[in-house]
Amino acid sequence: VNLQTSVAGVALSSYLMNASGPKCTTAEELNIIGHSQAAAIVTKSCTFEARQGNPEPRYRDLPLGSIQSMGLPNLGYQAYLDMVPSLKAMGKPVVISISGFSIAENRTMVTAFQQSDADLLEVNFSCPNIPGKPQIAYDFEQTEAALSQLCQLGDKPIGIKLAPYFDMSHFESMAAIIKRYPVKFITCVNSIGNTLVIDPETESPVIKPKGGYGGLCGDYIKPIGLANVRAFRQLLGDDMGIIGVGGIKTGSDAFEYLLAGADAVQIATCFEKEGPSCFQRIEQELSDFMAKKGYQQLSDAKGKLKAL
Ligand SMILES: C=Cc1c(C(=O)O)[nH]c(=O)[nH]c1=O
Repeated sequence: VNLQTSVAGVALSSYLMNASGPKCTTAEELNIIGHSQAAAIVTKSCTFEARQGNPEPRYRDLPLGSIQSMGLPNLGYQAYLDMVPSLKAMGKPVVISISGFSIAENRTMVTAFQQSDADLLEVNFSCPNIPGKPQIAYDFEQTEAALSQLCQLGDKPIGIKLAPYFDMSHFESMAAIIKRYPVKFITCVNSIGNTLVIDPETESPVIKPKGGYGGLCGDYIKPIGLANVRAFRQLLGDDMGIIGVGGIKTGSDAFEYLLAGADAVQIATCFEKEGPSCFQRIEQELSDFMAKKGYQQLSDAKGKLKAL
């Protein structure tokens, strides 16, 4: 089955890539992604200065995924700017994730990457793990203010990484704002922020930052990711690039996101746990799954979730 696709006019050799977050902070980690079957190289969200991130333990594997409050550890945006040429040399699109602490910081970083050879800029509006910093995506006025400053800084497509929404009125409010700006793609969803996992033996949380509150990832959040992709596809129409993420670990998971309307998908927790072989495995499973149903290409099934 032909799994070629595109997001915001950038051609992708297949439907799957890594998600910003796991195993994409250092040049070595990004090289591994570049040499894997992943269709693009997506970087860890970068900040103006390098960061150590939150105190440990800040990550915990769970039976159906993980909880983490990494606190945006990264090398600082200049380091990723410097890496772009070597990442591009691996022959696949480079997606830079940007997560500044203010509109001014995001403006500076977006402007810098607009002058680089990066292909897509994914501005993260949804980091849930910085103590005292609310997620921009949950503040519609902040979102509007940010988009008014970040979308006209160059001709590289700008996308936003969204937090999960849980109310139809929020899907509608967010879609109305997005439609007012030249946002070329959205990535749905980030982890579910501020969840709490307790260990009844130690009678304490399983991670240290923020009293144990962290982002929930993996199987737990697939139904939320699917709902967000479907809602925004219906509200934003076919021209918006939509990247689905959340709980994908098999070909049929990826197919579910296709039915919901995703143009491409990102793999986070499964990549964290399984390593780079997950991309080839899931891609093969998706191809086999679609072939069995008689589909030849992604557009045969994209957005075609049937009514019951
Ligand atoms: C960019 C910071 C993020 C982090 C983090 O670095 O803690 N974790 C998430 O689940 N989502 C994020 O967006």
